[in-house]
Amino acid sequence: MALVDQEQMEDTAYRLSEAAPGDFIALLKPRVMSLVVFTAFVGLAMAPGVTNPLLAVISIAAIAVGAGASGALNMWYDADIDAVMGRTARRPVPAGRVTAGEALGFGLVLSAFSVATLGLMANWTAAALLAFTIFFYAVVYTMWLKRSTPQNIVIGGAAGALPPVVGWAAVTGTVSMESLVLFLIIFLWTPPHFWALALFKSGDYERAGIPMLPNVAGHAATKKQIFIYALLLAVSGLLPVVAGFATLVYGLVAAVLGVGFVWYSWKVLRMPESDTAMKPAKALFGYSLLYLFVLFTALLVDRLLVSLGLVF
Ligand code: HEM
Ligand SMILES: CC(C)=CCC/C(C)=C/CC/C(C)=C/COP(=O)(O)OP(=O)(O)O
Repeated sequence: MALVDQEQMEDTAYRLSEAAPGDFIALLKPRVMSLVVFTAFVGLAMAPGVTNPLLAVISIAAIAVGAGASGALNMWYDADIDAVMGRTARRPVPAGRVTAGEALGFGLVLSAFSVATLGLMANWTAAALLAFTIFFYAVVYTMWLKRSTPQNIVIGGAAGALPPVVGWAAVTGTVSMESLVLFLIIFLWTPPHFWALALFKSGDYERAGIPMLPNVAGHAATKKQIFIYALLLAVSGLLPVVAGFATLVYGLVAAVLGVGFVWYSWKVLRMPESDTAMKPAKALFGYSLLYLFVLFTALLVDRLLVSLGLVF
């Protein structure tokens, strides 16, 4: 909390605010978490065995609430740095519409509720994985790594990669090679996804004193790292075929998407330092979102085609 007016934070922390319901929804980071929840759903849908549809809905709802809860805990802890970044200054806590105490309480209650629901309704392996994911994002990434190392999002990205593992475990009660392949894809996807944004928002992070790679190692080094991760990601996108849980139909889509990712990253690598508009970095950030959504949709469609006997 070093960068905010400490007195003002203490003053607002424990009184009740006049927040609108929409402010509490905003604490859940709904747009980001929608893709997180979608990847969890794909993990659940790819798992072997017939799932009771009601149990599937409850499991996904519990994961969604847990993901949102971790967003609220992140916004509670990060209120000081969010206040000084243009992109985040209007969030409920730094804008003063929700108190820090309310955000913390909301995040903790929803975390406990989501983990307990998943444990009681599905199984305790999945619940433990959900608890670990929330802990990793809220404590390991937000409280520790984010402010201390430029590798923050590489290591912290493990949290964002876990939801399909949780979804799979909700059905099977186990962690499998297949769900770890899905983990690996998102793990390798996260650095280029985030560093593309960090390139064109590096001023924000500089002001907030956060050691993101572009501020610490410079733009040239970040662009190289993005390109390396893009190559690794393009290859890892093919692993579901190699591991035998997707067909060549998925493989074709993954190959095209992977070439696209490398192409967009190449454009970023070739972007001159003098390019202040940074259109290639903005394009790569947008493409990263499309990539993950379409890749995971392709896995679902591929599985559907196999179950209909249309593809072998
Ligand atoms: C440590 C890992 C990650 C970091 C540091 C990160 C960072 C960010 C940031 C800073 C934004 C801009 C957010 C905003 O201002 O609204 C963003 C957007 C987004 N991220 Fe990530 N992200 C990470 C992982 C993920 C994961 C795992 C997913 C989903 C699987 C994801 C999905 C999204 C989506 C959908 C958006 C766009 C939200 C919008 O429409 O505004 N991110 N990410
Ligand atoms: C099931 C479950 C618990 C899922 C959690 C998944 C997870 C860790 C997603 C991380 C996504 C995210 C918004 C990172 C933002 O980084 P940031 O917090 O540094 O971004 P900001 O500057 O926008 O706050």
